[in-house]
Amino acid sequence: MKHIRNFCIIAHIDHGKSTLADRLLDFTGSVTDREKQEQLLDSMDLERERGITIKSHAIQMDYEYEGEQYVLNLIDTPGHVDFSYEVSRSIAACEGALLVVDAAQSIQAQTISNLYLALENDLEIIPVLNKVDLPSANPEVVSDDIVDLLGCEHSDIIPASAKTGLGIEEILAAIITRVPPPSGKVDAPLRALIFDSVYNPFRGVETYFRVINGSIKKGQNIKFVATNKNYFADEVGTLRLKQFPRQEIKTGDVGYLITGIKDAREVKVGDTITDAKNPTTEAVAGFEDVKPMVFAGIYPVDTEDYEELRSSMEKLQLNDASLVFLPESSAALGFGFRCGFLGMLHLEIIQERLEREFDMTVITTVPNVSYHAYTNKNPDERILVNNPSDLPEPSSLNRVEEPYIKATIITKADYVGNVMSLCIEKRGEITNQTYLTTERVELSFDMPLAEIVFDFYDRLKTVSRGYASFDYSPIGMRQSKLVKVDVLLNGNIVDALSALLHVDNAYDIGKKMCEKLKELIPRQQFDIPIQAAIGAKIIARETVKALRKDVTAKCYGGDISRKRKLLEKQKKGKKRMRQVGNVEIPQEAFMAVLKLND
Ligand SMILES: Nc1nc2c(ncn2[C@@H]2O[C@H](COP(=O)(O)OP(=O)(O)OP(=O)(O)O)[C@@H](O)[C@H]2O)c(=O)[nH]1
Repeated sequence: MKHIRNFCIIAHIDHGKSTLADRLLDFTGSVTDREKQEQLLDSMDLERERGITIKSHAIQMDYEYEGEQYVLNLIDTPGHVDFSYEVSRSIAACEGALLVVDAAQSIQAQTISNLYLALENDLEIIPVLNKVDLPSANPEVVSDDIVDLLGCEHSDIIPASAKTGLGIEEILAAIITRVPPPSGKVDAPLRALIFDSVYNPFRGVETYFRVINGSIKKGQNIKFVATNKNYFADEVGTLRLKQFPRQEIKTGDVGYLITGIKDAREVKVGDTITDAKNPTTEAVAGFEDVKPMVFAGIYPVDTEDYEELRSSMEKLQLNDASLVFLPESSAALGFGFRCGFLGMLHLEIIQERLEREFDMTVITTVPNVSYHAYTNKNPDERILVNNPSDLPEPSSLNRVEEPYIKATIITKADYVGNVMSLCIEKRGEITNQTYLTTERVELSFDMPLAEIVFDFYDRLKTVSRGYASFDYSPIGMRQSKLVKVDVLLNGNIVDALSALLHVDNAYDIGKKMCEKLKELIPRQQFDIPIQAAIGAKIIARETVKALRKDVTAKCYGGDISRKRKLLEKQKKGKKRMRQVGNVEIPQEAFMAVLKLND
């Protein structure tokens, strides 16, 4: 144990976490040339393309320091707020953290929120000033910012460049000398924290764990505490670039476990592994069932593909336990699923994976957050509203609650006014304003989550000219005034376009939705009225004008078989259109409410 160090890297997006990890692996000889690839740790294609570490992994390095051999376990943390619970569990598996700060960008919102998580877990923090090679780097000023934030000495900060390799040796030395070795009871019953899991289609779910007390052996009968299920440890081992099976993983160390579990939902991040016969009395603190934050309907473009979509979703769920779904039906879209996601990025990822891995073309409806509704009849009985159609009739509605978040925004002093107006427009209440330096300000707001789901990120970027970073964490439910806004096309309600909105926004958004739909819906041979309504009350109207006759005339004529061929050809291009009544609606229309300001 004396020679083990468990650490993670925390940083704001793009400050160089993955590049630094690669450099550490290089320097310790943990990768051969053949295995060298950019951003080794990001193994999913999607991750690589987006440049975001979505799933956390762990990797072990050997390193000799002052004549002694050390084992360094680097636990990777996801870089996006949608996955913040996973970040917190990865951090809980470590004793130390490299806090990477970009020498040109300085401290950003995610730097701070991750730092708080690390401090809550009593991690030793090693500040690293990265990208000092950049001409735009401002090492003195950024070092002052770090000293102010951490209350450390200037000499504690390691100047580095993950690009040139500067400072890498110092970082490794700091990990060994400054991060404490793990402490744990070797003789106590097994107690290990699950900080991640990865689905492997051939071997089942691989569970990544950190042993806190005792040890885990190949062939051992083990139990997962939260799910209360027993398993047989088919294989345990350490994680290098490949897996190395071992007989035993001991106190303080990190490893993987294979039990033949085929469903990702059985392995819960944050759960405790213990011995089945001699269980620990204490589970690792901090276990939470992750709850989806954003809901949307997913429908097949072709109604016949419903069963195929179901089986694709089931397969996706096997390797992404945070995806939840229930069947639902819509008059406009037919049969589909109401799905729960961790956030908007997660939604996009699922949609993309359905298309790439399962070759499905899907329509996604306007996302909403999860509300709590109470009726006059049963004012104490909570009704979960994950779908606009679940909202009880206004006359029977007692009250509605919506999820709130604490938003942290760091921006330049010049943009404070703009950022504040935006947040207030988004129903935010300012709770704190701190000048980190004379130039940089940290603002905190309590805000409804629903306001973030729509165009918040983009607006924030615009009003701050890109000089604002943003992070959030949930703070519970608060009472709200919610209405259901319906959209009528040609006089018919299109249920898949309904949205749950705060009453103060309803008129404005209803109007913008009509305007946007007018742009998106192709002209047809007749006028198409587009209306927004709250109950029976029309709050906005636009019209898609009919095409002139002579233009359409050309589309017709010719014999039937030729026409059918033409239709087949067009089908591909038309795939994302939906016929509702006699109106054709393109896929973008169903998401239009998200892009009202484009
Ligand atoms: N000049 C310079 N560029 C660097 C350095 N470190 C990283 N970069 C570049 O900065 C960009 C972001 O680096 P990443 O390592 O992907 O950042 P990250 O923090 O892992 O980003 P996420 O995975 O998105 O959170 C990449 O284009 C890197 O090549 C450095 O020390 N100097």
